[in-house]
Amino acid sequence: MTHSSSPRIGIAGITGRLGSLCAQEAGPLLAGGLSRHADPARNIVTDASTLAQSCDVIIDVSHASLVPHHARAFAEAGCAWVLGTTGLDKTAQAAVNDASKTIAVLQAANFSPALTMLLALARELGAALPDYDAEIAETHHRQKVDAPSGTALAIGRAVAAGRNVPFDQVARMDQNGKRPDGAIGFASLRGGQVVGEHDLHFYAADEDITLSHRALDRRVFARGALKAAHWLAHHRDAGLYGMEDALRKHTD
Ligand SMILES: NC(=O)C1=CN([C@@H]2O[C@H](COP(=O)(O)OP(=O)(O)OC[C@H]3O[C@@H](n4cnc5c(N)ncnc54)[C@H](OP(=O)(O)O)[C@@H]3O)[C@@H](O)[C@H]2O)C=CC1
Ligand SMILES: O=C(O)C1=N[C@H](C(=O)O)C[C@H](O)C1
Repeated sequence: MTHSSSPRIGIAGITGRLGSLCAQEAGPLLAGGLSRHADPARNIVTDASTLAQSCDVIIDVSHASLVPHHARAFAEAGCAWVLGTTGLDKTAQAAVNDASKTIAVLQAANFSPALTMLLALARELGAALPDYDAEIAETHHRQKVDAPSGTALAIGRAVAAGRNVPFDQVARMDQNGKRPDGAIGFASLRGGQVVGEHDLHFYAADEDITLSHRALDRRVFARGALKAAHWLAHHRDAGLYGMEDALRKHTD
């Protein structure tokens, strides 16, 4: 458990599109960063344990392949972990869950406040419209490596939770073949510099409804990540938290 009003913040993936914005938002609280290329002048190191030892909390917006290693390094150092990286496989997610038994971990596929609210609405509509076909469409910039986006998957999980059904049994990533009753479908587009668009559709024979979110500026994620880091670094016990926790309680 950490107690600090001025936490020392590290950024894993500090050279990336989001990591560089997080570093700007952190300002004087930035303690250093993690990259495959060291830069001593900016306190950028290549070793996760070294960074963790000099930080109270690390914002991780790097690459899914690094997650199991980060989980061990941050847990050993007792450093809180804000994890925004998406595209995790089951092994990586298990490593996150394990680390959260030792340190405070806030995992969020999307740090936007409005998108976090959309997840609650998705759950509510999923429960209220159990017979409607749920389809999730997402569009991102051409550099994105994972599909569907982590946010699309989180929206799908929220709908499944509202319906009280196991997500893995109802999720349909493939566009081929008929959609079975109760399916939650996914579709992805990639192109240009689209920051992040998500639409959740519920279709019936005689009506449909859509929840839409557009991220217009990547800074919305960076600001959210900093909010999460402050919330987590202040006084959180070991455990696995979500963005909704940081937003609900950010005034306490
Ligand atoms: N939770 C949220 O709100 C958001 C989450 N994201 C997620 O954050 C992650 C990063 O996104 P983004 O900043 O756009 O990505 P970038 O590719 O721009 O940045 C990722 C950084 O990770 C480092 N890296 C380490 N290992 C690898 C590897 N094997 N392959 C590629 N990069 C590697 C690279 O730095 P170096 O070369 O210096 O090692 C790179 O700059 C993604 O998973 C994305 O989905 C993105 C936006 C919002
Ligand atoms: O890679 C991105 O850019 C984004 N990734 C996150 C995701 O996979 O959901 C969040 C946001 O949509 C931008």
